[in-house]
Amino acid sequence: MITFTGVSKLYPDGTTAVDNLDLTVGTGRTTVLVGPSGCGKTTTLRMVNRMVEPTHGTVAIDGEDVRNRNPAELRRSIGYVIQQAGLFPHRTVLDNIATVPLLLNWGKRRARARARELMDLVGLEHSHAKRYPHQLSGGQQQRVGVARALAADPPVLLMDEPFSAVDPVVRASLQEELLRLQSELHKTIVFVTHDIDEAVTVGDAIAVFRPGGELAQFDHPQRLLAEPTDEFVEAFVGYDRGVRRLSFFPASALSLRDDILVASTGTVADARAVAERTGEPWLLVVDPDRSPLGWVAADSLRRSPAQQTLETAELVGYGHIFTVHTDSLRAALDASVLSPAGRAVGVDAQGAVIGAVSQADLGAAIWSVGESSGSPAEGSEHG
Ligand SMILES: Nc1ncnc2c1ncn2[C@@H]1O[C@H](COP(=O)(O)OP(=O)(O)OP(=O)(O)O)[C@@H](O)[C@H]1O
Repeated sequence: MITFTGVSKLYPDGTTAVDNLDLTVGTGRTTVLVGPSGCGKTTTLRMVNRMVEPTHGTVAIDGEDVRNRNPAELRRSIGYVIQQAGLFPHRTVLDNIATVPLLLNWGKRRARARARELMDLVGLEHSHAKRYPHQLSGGQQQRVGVARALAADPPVLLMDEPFSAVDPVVRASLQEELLRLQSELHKTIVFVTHDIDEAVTVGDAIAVFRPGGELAQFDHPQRLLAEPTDEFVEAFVGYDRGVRRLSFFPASALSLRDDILVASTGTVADARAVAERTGEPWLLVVDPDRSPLGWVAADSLRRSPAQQTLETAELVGYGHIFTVHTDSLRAALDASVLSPAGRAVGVDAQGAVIGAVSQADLGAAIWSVGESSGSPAEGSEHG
C-alpha cells in the first residue's frame, strides 16, 4: 500500500504542482492518476521513488516513509516505465531487460535467463533478443520497457504515460496485455495517463486531478462515470459516460428471446406462424448449426409463397453480434444500435445463437443496472 499524507510539491519558481494530497494506493491493484496536462500527475508518481521530494507531507510504502530509504536502492525495488519506453539505445533488447538484475549482481547468465522469461511474459519473440531498440516497432519497445521494469519482480510498478506514443490499435493491445499481466502478477501499479478511456480500461481505482495539483475525485471507475463529484470531473470524464459505464456490466444478465429464431430449412408458412404467435416484426433465421444468417421481416413473409424455404427468403444482415458470456452491456447496446432490425444477436463461444434482445428490452435492462460502493483502494476488482 502506498500512502500520500498531506503531500504538497512547490517548485522553486513558485509553481504548486501538487496541493495537499491525501491518497491511498491499494496493494496489488492498478491505481490510475488522470487529469489534464500540468495537473501534477507525473510529480505525484515521482514522489513514490524519490525522483521528486515533497515540500510537505509524507509518502509511505507499506507504512515506511520513503525518505528513510536510500534513493538508489528504493528505485531498484520499484519498476518504472515511461513514454517511448526510455530504453538504452546501445544495449540489445535482452540487456535492456536485464538492467536491474545486473545492477543487483545476479550475474550475466541468470540475468539473461530472467530477461528471456520476461520476453515470453510480455509477448516478445526471442528472435528479437539481439536487436537494438531502434530495430523495434513502438509497441515492441513499450513491451521491452514493461519487461525491463518487471525484471527484478518488484512489488510496485510506476507507469508514466506508458502507451501514449503508439497508435490506438497497438495501444489497445498493450492495455489488454497489461490487464492480463496484472491478473497474474498482482503488482501495486500507479499508472499516469491523460486519457480517461485508458484510465477506465486499466484502472481498479482512478484519481482525477484538477489544475493546481488538487485531487478532484478518487473512485472506482464505474462510480466515477456514474457520479462525478463536480462539473470539472463531469466534463473531464465526458458526456458519453453513461454508455461507457455499461462496459462494467455483463451481457449475460440480459434475458434473450429465442422464440424468434426460425430454421433456414423451414418454410415461409412456419415462419409466418412464429411471427403471429410472438407478434414480433423481425425473426432471426439460423442455419442447422444455429449460426445466424439474417433477419426476415414479418411483412415480407406475407408477400412470399408459403411453401418457399427460408433459405431463399429475402434476409437483412444481422450486423455485428455479441458474445453473451464474455461481452458487456455496452457491446450488446452497440450491436443493437448497428442492427438494421434494432435487435442485438447474442451468441455462445462457438458462434451459435443463444437469442436476441431488442433495443427496448436492452433499455429496460440498462435502466436497472446497479451501482457499487466501497473504498477505491480496496473495493471490488475491475472486471
Ligand atoms: N522541475 C520543475 N520546475 C518547475 N515547475 C515544474 C517542474 N516540473 C514540473 N513543473 C510544473 O509542475 C506542474 C505539474 O507538472 P507535472 O509534470 O507533474 O504534470 P502532469 O499532470 O504530469 O502533466 P502532463 O500530463 O503534461 O505530463 C506543471 O505546471 C509543471 O509545469
